[in-house]
Amino acid sequence: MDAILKNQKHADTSAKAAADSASTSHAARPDRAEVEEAVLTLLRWVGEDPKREGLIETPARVAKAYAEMFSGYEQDAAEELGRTFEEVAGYDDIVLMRDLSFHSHCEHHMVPIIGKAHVAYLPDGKVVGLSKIARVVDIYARRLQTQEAMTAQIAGVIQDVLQPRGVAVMVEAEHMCMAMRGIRKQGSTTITTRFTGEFRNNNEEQQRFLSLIRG
Ligand SMILES: Nc1nc2c(ncn2[C@@H]2O[C@H](COP(=O)(O)OP(=O)(O)OP(=O)(O)O)[C@@H](O)[C@H]2O)c(=O)[nH]1
Ligand SMILES: [Zn+2]
Repeated sequence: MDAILKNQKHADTSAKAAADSASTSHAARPDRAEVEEAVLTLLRWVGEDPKREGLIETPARVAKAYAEMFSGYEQDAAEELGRTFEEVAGYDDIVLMRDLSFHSHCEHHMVPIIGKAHVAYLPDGKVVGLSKIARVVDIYARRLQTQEAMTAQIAGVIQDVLQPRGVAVMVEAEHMCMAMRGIRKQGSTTITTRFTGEFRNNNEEQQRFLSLIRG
C-alpha cells in the first residue's frame, strides 16, 4: 500500500514536472526529429525497410499517435475536478459511473492495457460534473501505467480534491503484454480496487458499490 502511495505521489510529481516543463520549455524532451529517428530504428529492429513506400510517413504518424496516447502527462487531474456544484437538492447518496472504458499502456512493455473503470463517491456537500470523472480516468490512462497505480491515482485525486465521504474505484483490464507475448494468456482480466472513507470502513457501502457495478 505504501509503495503504491509512493508511486502515486511520484507519478503525480513527474506528471506535474512534465506539465510544467511543457508549459515553459521542451528542454527535457526530444524534438520530433529525434522521435522519428527512434521509430526508424525500431522499424529496422523488427526487420523492416523504412524506405519502402508504405513506411515513409510512419515515423511521423507514430510520433503524432504517441503525443495523443500519452497526452495525460500534459494534464492535471486535480484541475479537472476543480469546478464543483452544491445545488443538488441535498443529494448526498452514491454517485457511480460504471463502465468508463479506457486505453492505457503498461510501463513494462509499452503495450496496451484495455479496460473499464467503475468510479463512485459519496458526496459531502459538493458534486462534480460527471464528465470530469471520465476525464480523470483518461488523464491517468494516457500515461505509462501499472493497473494498481492507476487505480490508486484515480481514487486519490477524487478524495483529495472533492473530499467526499468515500471513494470507490474498480478497474478491470486486459493486459496485451500477457496476451500478445510472454505468457500469451488471452482473455484474462485483472481486477484492482481502491476504497477510501466509508467505502473502506463500512462493509455495507462497499457491498452496495460492488452489487451496483455487477447489476
Ligand atoms: N502488477 C502488475 N504487473 C504488470 C502490469 N502490467 C504488466 N505487468 C507485469 O509486469 C511483469 C514484468 O515482468 P518482467 O519479468 O520484468 O518482464 P518480462 O520478462 O517481460 O515478463 P513476462 O511478461 O513474464 O515475459 C510481468 O509479469 C507483467 O505481466 C500491471 O499493471 N501490474
Ligand atoms: Zn507489460
